[in-house]
Amino acid sequence: MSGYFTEDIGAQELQERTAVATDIAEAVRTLIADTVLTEVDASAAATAIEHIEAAAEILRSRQLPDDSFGVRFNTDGTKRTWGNAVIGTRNPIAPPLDVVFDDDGLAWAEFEMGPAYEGPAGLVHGGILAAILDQILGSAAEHAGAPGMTGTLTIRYRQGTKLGKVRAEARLDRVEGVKSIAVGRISTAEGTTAEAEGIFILPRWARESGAADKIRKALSDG
Ligand SMILES: CCCCCCCCCCCC(=O)SCCNC(=O)CCNC(=O)[C@H](O)C(C)(C)COP(=O)(O)OP(=O)(O)OC[C@H]1O[C@@H](n2cnc3c(N)ncnc32)[C@H](O)[C@@H]1OP(=O)(O)O
Repeated sequence: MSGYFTEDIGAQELQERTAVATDIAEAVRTLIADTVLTEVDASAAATAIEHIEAAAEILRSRQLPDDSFGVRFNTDGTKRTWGNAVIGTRNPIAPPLDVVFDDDGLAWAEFEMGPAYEGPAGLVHGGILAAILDQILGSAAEHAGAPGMTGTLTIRYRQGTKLGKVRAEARLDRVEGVKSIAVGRISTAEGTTAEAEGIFILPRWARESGAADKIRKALSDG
């Protein structure tokens, strides 16, 4: 099971690491939006690039040995998926979604979709919406105790999703053997913009290694 780790990080250190990760990711997220919108000339851009490269060098001075963050289970029962492209605390590409799990099984998140996520003019890219739906449906299934990898994701885009405040929600609909079927939607102030159904399959390697129990027990903190 490569890419999965077990760690023993104390509460205070975890809090500090979370703050650092959140701050760096947010700064880079802002940088991405600024990059999309900037109209500076070549000389100003060259200066900006020098600063960006200097910042990158600082970040590279101490890094994980692998090419991915992976999934990191902590001894306190939490798990970190900070590299995740949708919920990753340390991933500036992620909006990120801070998923809330209600007692009735609804998983939901409200977040901002800025200029970095544009597809059609002023609207969120359909592939980005697919990623968000994939994640929130998968998270709902996982939180309900029926985790799996996406086998099939079906999306119906009903109307454009305007950049700005967006809500995503999902719930586990049913379990059929190793398949968990989750349903969900994206909405804005204008109502539902996309609906999805996903089939999440507990992969053979997880069925055979007992990893599924570990994943079921760990609470994700993004
Ligand atoms: C634990 C991690 C948690 C991780 C939890 C994380 C939640 C995060 C959400 C983010 C989700 C992602 O991005 S996941 C990343 C994107 N997805 C992937 O990379 C998946 C790539 N595909 C695969 O790894 C594999 O094809 C699987 C796991 C989907 C299936 O492989 P398998 O486990 O060997 O399946 P197999 O025994 O043949 O079939 C089992 C049952 O599933 C059905 N089935 C097989 N493939 C499909 C399919 N694509 N769509 C529908 N149904 C399918 C079969 O008919 C069978 O039904 P029956 O006879 O039993 O009726």
